[in-house]
Amino acid sequence: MNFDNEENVVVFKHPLIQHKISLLRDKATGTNEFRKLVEEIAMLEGYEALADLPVEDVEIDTPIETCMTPMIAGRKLAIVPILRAGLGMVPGVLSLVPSAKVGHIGMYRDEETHEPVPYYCKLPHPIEERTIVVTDPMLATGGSAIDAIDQIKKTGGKTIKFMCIIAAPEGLERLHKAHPDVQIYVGHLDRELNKDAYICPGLGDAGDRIFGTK
Ligand SMILES: O=P(O)(O)OC[C@H]1O[C@H](OP(=O)(O)OP(=O)(O)O)[C@H](O)[C@@H]1O
Ligand SMILES: O=c1cc[nH]c(=O)[nH]1
Ligand SMILES: [Mg+2]
Repeated sequence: MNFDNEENVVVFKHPLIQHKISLLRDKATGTNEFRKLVEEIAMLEGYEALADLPVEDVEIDTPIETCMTPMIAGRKLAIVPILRAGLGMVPGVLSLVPSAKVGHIGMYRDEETHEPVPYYCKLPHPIEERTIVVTDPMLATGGSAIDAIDQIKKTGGKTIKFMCIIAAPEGLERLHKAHPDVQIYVGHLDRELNKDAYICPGLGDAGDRIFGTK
């Protein structure tokens, strides 16, 4: 599938995002810098992903006069990281929309089957009217993202965006087919998955690199 002109799929080309992703890939990049880079990339991606947030004019008194001026309208934001690695992207999005609510979906990939195993779900209520930004740095087979979005839709979520840093073509295609209504934002589209379902060239295990485990 060619994702260049695919509706609801954005693969970023911005040099700042590409530069920071290259630094993330480097196995010599330590936990502290890795965390900062994930946060910065999430902020840069979030700026673009939130470009269609609805605004409405409100009345504001400036020191000079009263004017009508745009502010983010009604439908507010919820950020929903897929634990653990998705947590690393939350501060970057929160720096743009500090009043956003934050839900959590706990999920890990079984090492043998590569299937997602859900272990936690707490979402802001009511969720129906919110724009929901799901974060996870890695979209590999797509199983975790599809399952997380299934859970969000079951609780009533409608307007959903999925933001990742690196995607494999296999996972991107699978997620897009399973949830064609979800807007997907990808920092970089990598080559392929290996036999262990890791992204190549990728950056290794994002959760371990963010939290310094292993
Ligand atoms: O597209 P998939 O094949 O489902 O793989 C991607 C998932 O794998 C990683 O999580 P992991 O299972 O390592 O959990 P962790 O974040 O707790 O380390 C990653 O953060 C995604 O959630
Ligand atoms: O390459 C991969 C695949 C899944 N999860 C990761 O953290 N990295
Ligand atoms: Mg992990």
